Amino acid sequence: MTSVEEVLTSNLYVQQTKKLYKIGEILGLHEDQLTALSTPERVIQVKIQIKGKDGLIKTFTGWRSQHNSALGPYKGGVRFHPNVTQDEVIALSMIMTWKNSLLQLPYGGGKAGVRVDPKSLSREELEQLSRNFIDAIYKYIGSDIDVPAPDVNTDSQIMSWFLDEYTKISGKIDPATFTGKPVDLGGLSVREFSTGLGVVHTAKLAADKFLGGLEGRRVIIQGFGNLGSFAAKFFQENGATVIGVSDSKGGVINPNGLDYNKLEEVKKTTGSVVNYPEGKKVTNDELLVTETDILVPAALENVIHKYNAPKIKSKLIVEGANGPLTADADSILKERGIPVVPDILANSGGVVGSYVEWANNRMGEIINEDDAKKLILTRMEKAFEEIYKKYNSLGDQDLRTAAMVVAVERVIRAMRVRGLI
Ligand SMILES: NC(=O)C1=CN([C@@H]2O[C@H](COP(=O)(O)OP(=O)(O)OC[C@H]3O[C@@H](n4cnc5c(N)ncnc54)[C@H](OP(=O)(O)O)[C@@H]3O)[C@@H](O)[C@H]2O)C=CC1
Ligand SMILES: O=C(O)CCC(=O)C(=O)O
Repeated sequence: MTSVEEVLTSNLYVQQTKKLYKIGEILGLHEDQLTALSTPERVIQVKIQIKGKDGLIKTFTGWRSQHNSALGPYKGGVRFHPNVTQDEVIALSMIMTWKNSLLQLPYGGGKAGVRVDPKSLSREELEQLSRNFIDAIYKYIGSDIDVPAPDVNTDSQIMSWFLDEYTKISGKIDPATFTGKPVDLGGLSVREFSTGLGVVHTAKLAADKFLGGLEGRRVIIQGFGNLGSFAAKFFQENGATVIGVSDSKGGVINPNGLDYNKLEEVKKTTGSVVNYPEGKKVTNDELLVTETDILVPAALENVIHKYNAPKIKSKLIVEGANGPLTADADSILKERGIPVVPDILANSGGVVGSYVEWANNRMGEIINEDDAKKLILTRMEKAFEEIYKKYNSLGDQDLRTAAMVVAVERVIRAMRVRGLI
């Protein structure tokens, strides 16, 4: 196998299990306990069919993985992507278990994926696909069972179709079954940008500890979707200089800085940030190894691995995406003294925003947008402090290890009192 093939086929579930086993060693967990922690409670595979605009039936496969419910109902997003696999969805649901535990949310971990290229569908086809996915999984979800939300290639419009379909089939009016909804359906406008806001907030907390502050720092962001674009906005507003961005078509670098509003305009009008007029066009591989102060992978998993980790020229990495670093990359970056703010903290602004929306729906809409924003940032600051304390007390370990120790211990305590571990 060539190095490129090895990276392309590296499996997120294997990577996440390796990271969990490392925590097992530190906590002195038995093999049986690690199996109990890594095995999903239920994985639902469904066949989704839609009638295409050409009159032909198109068939897709989707999964919802319900990883662990020791701390509460399963919670996590729904991804539409042509490369989604069952293993990937299980791994992403396991990440959600640790993330929700770390942030002390009353949730377990879940995630869904549908293997589809949504860009190849018309709006009508996308609506059919979204509704038919809910038809297939509705028995297994609910505001106190499993609460889906947006992830890659899904947004508030798709949550609206989900909710409408769920209401029709179940006969229940329960908007807290989904989060990331539009404001008109009980959503919070904060949720749309809360993941990006949280990434920049944790980057600031980490930059204060490791770089002497965020202001004036150079930032590179891979991915310019929900997370990447809002992260670019908030970095700029916090006095950092975004010098590189990318999307699936490639990237652009300008050491003098890229303007957020102009990036948005270019993305909207041309379909890709690669067409930003002032700057050097780069591939995604080149972007990741360009010299900068802060690197934010905010697209897909396994992009920093044993082959490019030795070449990274960033002083701090903030994981916007879920699982962007392999276990090998973790070891290499730790050896090189480059701190990595782990996904389960860095991108948790999304799920904390979802939690506020869910709680608001259940309590009768009593939280306003300002309070919601404060709650998200305060909750993340608390988790950051807890991780930093653990990081200092563990000795020679990285921030991910500290975060996972805190998160896994909390899940173990809940499983233990239930007699599950
Ligand atoms: N949305 C949320 O609330 C949360 C998201 N996350 C995680 O953040 C990451 C991004 O999610 P989100 O922003 O929502 O997703 P989006 O679908 O909104 O955006 C994804 C971005 O990644 C780009 N991309 C896709 N493939 C590649 C590639 N091979 N190389 C470079 N860029 C690529 C896309 O490019 P293009 O624009 O060309 O399609 C797009 O800009 C995921 O890992 C997700 O799980 C984590 C927590 C919450
Ligand atoms: O908002 C949510 O419920 C989950 C978002 C998500 O999928 C994630 O944090 O990876």
